[in-house]
Amino acid sequence: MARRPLPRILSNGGAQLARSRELARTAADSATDVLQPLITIARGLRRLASAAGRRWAETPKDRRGALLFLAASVVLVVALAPYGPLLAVIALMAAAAWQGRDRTPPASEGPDVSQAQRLKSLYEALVPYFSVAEDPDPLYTHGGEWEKAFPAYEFDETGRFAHLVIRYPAYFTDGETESRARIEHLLSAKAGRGREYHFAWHEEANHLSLTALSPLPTDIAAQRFVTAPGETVLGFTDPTQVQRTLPLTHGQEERDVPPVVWRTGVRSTEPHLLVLGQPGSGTSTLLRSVALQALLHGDLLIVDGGGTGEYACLTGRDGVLAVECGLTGALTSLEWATHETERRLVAVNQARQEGRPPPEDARRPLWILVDRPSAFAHLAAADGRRDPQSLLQVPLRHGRAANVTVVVADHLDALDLLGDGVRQHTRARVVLGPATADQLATVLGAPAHTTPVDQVPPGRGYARLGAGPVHRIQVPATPDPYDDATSDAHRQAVLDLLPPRTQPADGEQAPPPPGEEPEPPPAEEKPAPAGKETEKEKETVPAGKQKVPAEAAPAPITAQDTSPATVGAETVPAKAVAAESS
Ligand SMILES: Nc1ncnc2c1ncn2[C@@H]1O[C@H](COP(=O)(O)OP(=O)(O)OP(=O)(O)O)[C@@H](O)[C@H]1O
Repeated sequence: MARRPLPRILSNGGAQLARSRELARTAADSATDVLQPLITIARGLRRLASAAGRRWAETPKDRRGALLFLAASVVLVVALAPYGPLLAVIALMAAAAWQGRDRTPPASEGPDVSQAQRLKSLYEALVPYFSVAEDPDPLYTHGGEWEKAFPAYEFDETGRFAHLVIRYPAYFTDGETESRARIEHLLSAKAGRGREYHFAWHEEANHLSLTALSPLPTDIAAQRFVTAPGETVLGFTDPTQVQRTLPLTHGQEERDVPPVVWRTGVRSTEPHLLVLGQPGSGTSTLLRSVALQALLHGDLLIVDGGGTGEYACLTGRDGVLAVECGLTGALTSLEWATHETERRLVAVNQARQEGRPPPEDARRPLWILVDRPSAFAHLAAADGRRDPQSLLQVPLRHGRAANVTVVVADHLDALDLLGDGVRQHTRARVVLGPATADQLATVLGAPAHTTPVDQVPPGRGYARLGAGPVHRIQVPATPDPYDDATSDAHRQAVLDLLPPRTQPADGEQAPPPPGEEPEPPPAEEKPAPAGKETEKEKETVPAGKQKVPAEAAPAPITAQDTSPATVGAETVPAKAVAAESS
């Protein structure tokens, strides 16, 4: 049966409706213009009537008779006088028009005195930067006209700049980072410190836009973000550079916030992440946030050089292969990670050659989170042992194809202690806490277009994914739930996201820390004999490796032992390190 076309109003109804709305708006505007005198007179008559009413109400009752008599006499005289009624109507209309005139004061054009003073002083401050002696017609000159230099400006309610457009002469070297940085530094000082400003240089038009940025929200707690597998939310940013928003819950409230989303996996162009920051700037918090998101679809290995136990909440959780705080454990785990990456690569290549999809145990994402590797570098050098960073080489180089993602966090001043492998292969970068423009440019590979401020809340910084733009970022609050200083709401938010504890093979379970309910073992799971996997472990541990609880396999291991789970001269508790079985 032939389909009948939709009525035109439905097929291109949007355009028609918009046109009709536009027509109606134009007609209304024209009618308002034509009827303006009538509207004014009507408004005036209403005002006169209400004034008369007020007068009548204010007149004492004993004098109302006299007033009425006076009014009646006037009406009579007017009625009897030649042209009296006509003149009276004209006088009434004139009075009404006068009373009905629009009395709203016209919006003041131009800045007030203090705003003009601010603009003038900023102009004067820019003169040395934007003028040369040879310029015959300088845009900037002492005592010159700021109006020509600042074509647009906006002030906030406190009288500080909210937005400013600055013209500059064509010979200004706006392509040079140092020249730009000098101007940005001056402007952020003159426009008021303590706020962040965004600078947009329009080189073609020779003008610069300065915009004061509102602070990023610091109260977003850890939560399940609406993302696809392979996507990790690093933090939240300004809506200017990110089109996407994520629905977030904040207490009872829901709001949409633009996120910085990092994509990992085989198609990622930035498969590994480097986080740097001043001490206390929130790098461990970001790693915890990444860990909680990673555990949704993958397995996790944590190596903590800080050794402050900030990842204790993850120990023994489903999907967490190990949380290592000591040098020996770090070496053991990272050596295993190297072998696991190689095993996955071989499996993936073999599957490709045979025309099969890669096996499941090579596809499940494996995350290696390394916090403060520089601390281990010192220890290893002192001990004459291998730097654990060198064991990251294979996961960093081949991790993308093997679905292995490496995240490294360290202090900003330890950048030189990071190995070439880490620096070359971590194309996703985050800098947290106070940092100079030079430090930002060095780590991110591009200058930030906002001014860094001295006082920043923890978790605030900049992120850049590959060659993309530099984003201002605020990491969601993901504190250590075992830290006493953590607020109850934030602690609970993190506890809610933690996966259940894995049942150890001998059926024992560590007592849950305060604030957490003990988790009953699943009904179908029975304690397995030592050395055997539980059903759950079979599900969560990729084939080819096996979880070895400390109690089940104390495993005294020496440096001569060459199995992947064994490195180092001293005894290594095997803990939950998964060992490659091949
Ligand atoms: N995004 C955030 N929102 C709220 N508070 C945060 C955030 N990030 C960190 N904090 C708080 O700041 C403090 C320091 O955080 P964290 O331990 O993550 O810093 P760090 O950079 O790892 O420090 P260090 O390297 O010295 O261990 C903690 O009290 C933490 O709760």
